[in-house]
Formats: sequence, structure tokens, C-alpha cells
Amino acid sequence: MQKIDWEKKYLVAVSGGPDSIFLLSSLISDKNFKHDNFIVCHVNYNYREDSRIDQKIVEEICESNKIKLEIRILNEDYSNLGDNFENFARVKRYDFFLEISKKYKNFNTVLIAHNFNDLIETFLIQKQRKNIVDFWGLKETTFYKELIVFRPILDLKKSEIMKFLEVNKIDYAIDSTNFDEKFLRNKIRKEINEKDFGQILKQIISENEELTKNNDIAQNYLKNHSSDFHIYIKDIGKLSEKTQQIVIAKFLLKSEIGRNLAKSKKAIFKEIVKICQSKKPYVIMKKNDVVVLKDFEKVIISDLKTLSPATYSVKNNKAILEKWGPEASERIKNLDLNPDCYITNDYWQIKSKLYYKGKKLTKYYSEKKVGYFERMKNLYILDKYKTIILYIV
Ligand SMILES: Nc1ncnc2c1ncn2[C@@H]1O[C@H](COP(=O)(O)OP(=O)(O)OP(=O)(O)O)[C@@H](O)[C@H]1O
Repeated sequence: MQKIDWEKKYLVAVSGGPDSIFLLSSLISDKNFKHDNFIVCHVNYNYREDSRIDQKIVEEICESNKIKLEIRILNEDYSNLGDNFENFARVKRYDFFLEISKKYKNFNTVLIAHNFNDLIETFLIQKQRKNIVDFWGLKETTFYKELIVFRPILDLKKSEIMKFLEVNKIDYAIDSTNFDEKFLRNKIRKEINEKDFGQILKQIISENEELTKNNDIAQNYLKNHSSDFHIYIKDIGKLSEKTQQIVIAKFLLKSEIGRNLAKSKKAIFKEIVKICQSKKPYVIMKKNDVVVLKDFEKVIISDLKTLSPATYSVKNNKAILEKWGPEASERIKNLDLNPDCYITNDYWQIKSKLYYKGKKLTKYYSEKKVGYFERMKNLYILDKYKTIILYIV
């Protein structure tokens, strides 16, 4: 256990499976081990019939070595989670580790038993899923909020771990579940050979070097060219195609509306990069409830509800309130309108038919250099025959 600072205090995440039991046993058998410096954390999700066995294994090893043990037992209904169980479990687990780290003084690091095989498998899964990632494979040190997450056995192969457990006759639990994420992992596991790990690791290191460079360039671009809702794309063509995709991914990830889009396949970033590169001043893409809009030199992200067209009588306060919110409803009330009037945001319907201040709406806007997003977001008050635009609010 060369990577452990024996003067420090650590939480140890132990599921009861072979990797974390190996980690704990190796710590215990090290000549520098002091039981006061370690607290074991175990989460029992009660997800499997045999979860009690895992907990028991962890309890026994802690008891016989006088190590403090913190257990979180969950009794939740997982039936609605489906494929999301892994993510749910991960959040519950890390929240628990964080909580325990705050409960005790100087326990700001949790040890996680990811091994070399996990690193290689993660990389191959990332490649297969075509995700945009921040880092290829697994990092030795990451952070979960204020908690330091450290992986001290990341360079140990599974075969070495299993051999140690077998030679030392150490008991561990076997995870019998096989949900989505594990399913793909198991498939990849069958296809890889530990002999190839050195070669694959070289590839990971070189891809990470390139990725870090691209990430920095993308981050810098966003810092100077974006807000929460838009990016200025005038200079985006100067970046490489890959970096452009990272710019889009980072932009979506930091915006509340775009976050779910960002979690989808890489194809979505390619699609948005294409939109950026288009010669047309206006392009629109709708995905689920999100709208991505090219508006001259900007790409804007909005929600479908705001932009989808609707027309109501101004008397219909309920519908107005529901569609455009209290602020719009208040602004309309203040105009003291004739109740026969209508309100619409259907720019594309009225743009070349109706006049505002004596000019066709399109002409009025292009003279004022108003972008498409603003045109579609604005509300138009029409007279009772729907022939004239009285106000734009
Ligand atoms: N129920 C648990 N209780 C405590 N620690 C756990 C539990 N499950 C997993 N861990 C810790 O996380 C490590 C990795 O577990 P696993 O591979 O199942 O999770 P993962 O979801 O791939 O990892 P991560 O949660 O770090 O993203 C385990 O070796 C162990 O250190």
C-alpha cells in the first residue's frame, strides 16, 4: 500500500465485494496500519436478497480488527428506477461518505477500490457509448463536493487481487445483479485480455493529453463567448471540430435547460456544431423539450414551452398566465387593452402579413437588426380582426 499516507485518516468504501475487501485486507496487513486512522463505510441498499451477507462480511472483518464501521441501510422501493439504479446508488453512496467525513474530524478522503481493469473497462465503455467525456478512464484522485476520492489500487489487475484473496483465504461477497451498466461492463470484460492493458493504457494517456488541451481551449472560448443561454459562434470555426464539440457539450452542461441534452449521445454535439457552421442566419433544432436556435452570430438554448406558438384572447388570463407566466400577464394588464384584442407569439404566421408602426413586421425587425430569438419570444397584441399589431411586449 505505497500510496497511503499512514499519518493521514481515511474513510474506506467497502461493499463486501472482492476489490474493496482486498483493499481493506491489504491496509490491515500493512505494518504501518493503525486502526484509529480508518473508518469503513458500507451501504446496504437491500437491492438483492443476499445483501445481508455482504453487510455481515464487512461487519466481521471490522469487528475482528477493531475498525470503526459506519453502515447506511436503505429500504427504498427501487421498482421505478429501472436502469437508473446504478446512478441512484452512486449518489446515495457518495452522499453518505460525505456525511460521514463531516461527522468525524480530519476524515476528508475516501478510498475507493477501483482497479486497473475498471480503468480499462471504463475507457472502452466510454468509447463504445460515444460520450463526450472530461477524462478518459478513471482518475486516481477526484472530488465529490468537499470530499477527496482516492483510488489507491488503480494500477492493480483483477487477477492479482483474486490471487491474493485466494492465497490468503479471504471471504468476499459476490454481486449477483446484472443491470444495464453492469451488463455492458460484463460484455467488455469477456472481450479484454489483461495482457493488452499496457498498450491500452498508453493510448489512454495520449488521448487524455489531447483531451486536456482541447478542454482548456474550449473552456477559454466559453469564458469569452457565452452566457447561460447563448454562445457567440462567430469565431467557433477557428477551433478544431473536436474542440467545437467540447464547447457545445460544456455549454449545454452548465445550462439548466441543456443538461439533459448533454447527457445524450455525441451525435447531438455534432448536430449542433453543424448548425453553428451553417451559412443560414436562422436554424432551429428541437429535441424533447429543448430548442437550439442559430440566430445570426449566436446559438441560443431555450425551452420549447416558451417558443411554441399560441394565440389567445386577452381576456383569457388563465391561459396567458400558464403559457407566459405572471410577468407577461401583468404587463398585458397594465396596457389596459380592449377585451376584444388578441395576444400571440406566432411570429412566423404574422411576420409578412401584419404591420407594426406602418411597416411589415419583418421589415421593422430587420431594420432594427433584431434577432430571431427575440422575434419569437416577443408577444404581439393584435386588434380584434387580427390585422394590425398594436403593441409588442
Ligand atoms: N455498497 C457499497 N458500500 C460501500 N462502498 C461501495 C459500495 N458499492 C461500491 N462501493 C465502493 O465503490 C467501489 C466501486 O464499486 P462499483 O464498481 O460497484 O461502483 P461504480 O459505480 O463503478 O464506482 P463509483 O461509485 O466510484 O463510480 C467499490 O470497490 C467500493 O470501494
